[in-house]
Amino acid sequence: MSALMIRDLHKSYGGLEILAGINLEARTGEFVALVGPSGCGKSTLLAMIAGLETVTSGEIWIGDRLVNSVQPKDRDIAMVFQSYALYPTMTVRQNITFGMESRGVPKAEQAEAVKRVAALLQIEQLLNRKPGQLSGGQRQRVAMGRALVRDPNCFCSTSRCPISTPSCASTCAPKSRSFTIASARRRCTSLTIRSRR
Ligand SMILES: Nc1ncnc2c1ncn2[C@@H]1O[C@H](COP(=O)(O)OP(=O)(O)OP(=O)(O)O)[C@@H](O)[C@H]1O
Repeated sequence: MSALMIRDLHKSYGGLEILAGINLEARTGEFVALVGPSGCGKSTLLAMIAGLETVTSGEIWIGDRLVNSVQPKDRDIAMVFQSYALYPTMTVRQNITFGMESRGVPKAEQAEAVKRVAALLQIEQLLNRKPGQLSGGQRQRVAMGRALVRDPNCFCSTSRCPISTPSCASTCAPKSRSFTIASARRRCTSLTIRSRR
């Protein structure tokens, strides 16, 4: 079974069709990069997968569940926005643990999760800094860390992937919008959405 399956997905804003019949399948552990010109609908597609944008027609399946009408909070999807949306007064560590803290996750478990994502994203040395003391790419990695500690079903990022490996780099354009399905990456596929303008 695919972790994510999209069937004949359409999206229109008013009379303007943005996405016309997207089909996509991704298995657990698979990394998919969406590549296309500015304004062609990459972020819109991710927002529909996350449930932040309505579907005009077509189907989105996560595992064996049709999620078209499922609330975003019930989809188990983590999303990283282009603006990163970090809390400026909190340290990197506090930004990453904020969600776990709110859910009452034990401190030892929080520390273990921070250690895991900080190592993955190579931000161990930045944990006590605040977002204003980071470069753009470092902020992006912190935003990804905050999403990854949730260990979500599906991870969507509307920004360039900063953790790409040499094998990913062969298929992902350097400035592609990308998303990974689960946190373990095994193979890469790229899907190009052509501009309809
Ligand atoms: N709420 C909205 N109402 C009307 N049009 C919208 C809305 N949101 C996005 N659009 C339009 O939909 C199209 C797709 O936008 P989207 O943000 O998905 O593009 P993108 O491929 O992610 O672009 P970029 O690479 O520049 O971030 C654009 O032409 C945009 O202007």
